[in-house]
Amino acid sequence: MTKALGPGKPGPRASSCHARHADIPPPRKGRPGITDNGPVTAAFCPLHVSGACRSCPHQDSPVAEQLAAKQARVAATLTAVPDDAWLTPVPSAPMRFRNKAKMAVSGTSTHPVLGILGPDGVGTDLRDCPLHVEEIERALPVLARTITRLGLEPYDVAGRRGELKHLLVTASPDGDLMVRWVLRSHRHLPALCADLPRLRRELETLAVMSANIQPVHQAVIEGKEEVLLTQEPGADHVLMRLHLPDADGPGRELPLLLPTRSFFQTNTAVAEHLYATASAWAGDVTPIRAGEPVRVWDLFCGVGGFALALAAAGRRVHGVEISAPAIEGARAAAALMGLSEQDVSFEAGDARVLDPAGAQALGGVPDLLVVNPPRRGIGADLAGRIAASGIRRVLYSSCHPESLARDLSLMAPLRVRRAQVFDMFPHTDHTEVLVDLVRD
Ligand SMILES: C[S@@+](CC[C@H](N)C(=O)[O-])C[C@H]1O[C@@H](n2cnc3c(N)ncnc32)[C@H](O)[C@@H]1O
Repeated sequence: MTKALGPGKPGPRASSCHARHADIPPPRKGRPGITDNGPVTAAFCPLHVSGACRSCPHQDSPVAEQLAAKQARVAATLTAVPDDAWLTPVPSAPMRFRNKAKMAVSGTSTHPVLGILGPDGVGTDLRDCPLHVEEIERALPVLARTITRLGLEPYDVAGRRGELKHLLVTASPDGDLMVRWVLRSHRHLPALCADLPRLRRELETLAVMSANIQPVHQAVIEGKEEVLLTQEPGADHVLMRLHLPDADGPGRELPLLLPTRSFFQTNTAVAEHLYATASAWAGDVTPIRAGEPVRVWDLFCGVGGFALALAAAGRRVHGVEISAPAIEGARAAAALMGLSEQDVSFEAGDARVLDPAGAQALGGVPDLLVVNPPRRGIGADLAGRIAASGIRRVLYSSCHPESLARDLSLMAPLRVRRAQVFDMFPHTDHTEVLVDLVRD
């Protein structure tokens, strides 16, 4: 449920928000890539060194060593991948790669703490976390001052008092910001609305602001209700303008649209490599019926990263995703790219119940299936149907090698031809893996 609320007057960014989508301006120069901000050879974060934050357990090791260890761990987990199928891992910049900050808010409205909560309920302030892109680092102190100005009392978990639970801030590659206030109730919405013009003067690239209402006392960060505070046309999503690299050419643009409450890969530069690699690997897929376009399904498609990269390269793609806002974003991005419903279609629904062999309305078994599920994987039922469907190629992108290993064991007719680690989450044990499966 997304409602609009606010003073009803378009703010100063109204026309520019709208214009960005009609004609896309050239990309910002100097945006960070996967090898930018240099090799890091020792821990660089004072909170890691002091032990106050344990989010980056491997920060003491040089990034090349971390990645080699990660590759070895993933290879040991994925026994279905032959040794010679592994390609060189794709590294990440060691710092300034995170496009999203998920800050638990604690302390008081006069002295808010933006960061993580310890088991004792005491917060550690991470507003200077060097993993965040610079736009986020610049925005967090401004948002902390807004908390004080408006008297937004942080939620006290133990006492079950207070209003402000989390601040969720996303920065686009062009520096546009999406700010979401996770609140216990509607109480402070009028004050946030009234303050919006001032906040926009202080945060000039603020494109989207919303309140997420999370009334229940639960560990779940977000609630079901989202109230949009920026109301002008186009101010309900940010343009995530990706640039897909190409080994032989200048690369190409992939303009994705991110509404509130939608998943987006947190490491923009590594996501660009992931989508570009999937698109390149799909290059040798041939259609079952000669002369027809290659037909692709992208399951768990989010806002359409894989689907739109493949559709832009001439494949006919159908994306399925459970989040209706994400599907709206994917459809709008397709229109922005000039792709028709025939080129790429999207459906809000449960991908786990689909049967690639039974979808006659979509032209029967697709030539290529892309799956990128949440951590728990695609599950035994969908894996079994894929195995039985006769589908000849599958690209499986996973953020959890353990569930990928289990799913691969259930799709035995499909053999791993190649696999690659993408260091989406440096300094941690987490990783993204893309595997290319073929039916012998
Ligand atoms: C790891 S994200 C991948 C999104 C997208 N492929 C991308 O690259 O941004 C997994 C996605 O699966 C969606 N999802 C979760 N359960 C689902 C289900 N049962 N059916 C369809 N989509 C689901 C989530 O909303 C999320 O967008």
